[in-house]
Amino acid sequence: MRKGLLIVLSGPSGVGKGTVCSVLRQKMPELVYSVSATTRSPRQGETEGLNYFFKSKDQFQDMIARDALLEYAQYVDNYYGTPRDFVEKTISEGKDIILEIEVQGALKVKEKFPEGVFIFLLPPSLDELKQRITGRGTETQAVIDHRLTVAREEMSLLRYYDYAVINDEIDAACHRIQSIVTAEHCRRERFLADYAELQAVIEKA
Ligand SMILES: Nc1ncnc2c1ncn2[C@@H]1O[C@H](COP(=O)(O)OP(=O)(O)OP(=O)(O)O)[C@@H](O)[C@H]1O
Ligand SMILES: Nc1nc2c(ncn2[C@@H]2O[C@H](COP(=O)(O)O)[C@@H](O)[C@H]2O)c(=O)[nH]1
Repeated sequence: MRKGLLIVLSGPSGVGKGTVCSVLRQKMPELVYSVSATTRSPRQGETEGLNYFFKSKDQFQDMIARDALLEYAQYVDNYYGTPRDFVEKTISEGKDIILEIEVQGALKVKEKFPEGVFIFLLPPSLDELKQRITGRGTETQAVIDHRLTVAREEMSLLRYYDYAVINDEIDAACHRIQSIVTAEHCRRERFLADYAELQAVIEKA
């Protein structure tokens, strides 16, 4: 069976990854969403198993020791990681999966899955990024400042990604990501065309 696409969506805190992903999930119900593990405390309205698997530090370290994480990273004051089995099972069933993760983790995924599709979500400006993360109202000013400092480092690693998508408007950003996914499927068809008749023509050329 053909493997599904492993899509990684990164970008600085507050750029709108979570917002874009939740709209994408409505527009592309066939796209599977990877739920991460984290040591961060739940925000108001967040649900165990839906937004994150919330873990203690000991539980998270146990996941690392069991090699249960495809990647993990320490981001600001907490650990975040992608459960391995779910990702591997999903792509082996031919389904596309999206990981919404920060840059250090994304680069680790790239080492293991260079065939993945790496998308960086950018803000229209740094001022807008500050307004979004502040306006969300979920972090203290100290954490916001730390996240904005990390954001500058993260944006300097944009060159390792396959695509940059500016999140100016949510629907427009989603449309760009949908176009990338469609294009990546078409790109893979070059290698996967499995109609004997077509293959014979392609090989002769
Ligand atoms: N295109 C947009 N235009 C205006 N506001 C937006 C847009 N996209 C997201 N937002 C708003 O920006 C804030 C941050 O968005 P969101 O929580 O999705 O960011 P994030 O990248 O997932 O952040 P984090 O990495 O910290 O989890 C939210 O209040 C959201 O409503
Ligand atoms: N390396 C990983 N980064 C992850 C994962 N899950 C989420 N994240 C990223 O962490 C920051 C902070 O998230 P927040 O929910 O506390 O705002 C953000 O950039 C997320 O994308 C993961 O499994 N691995």
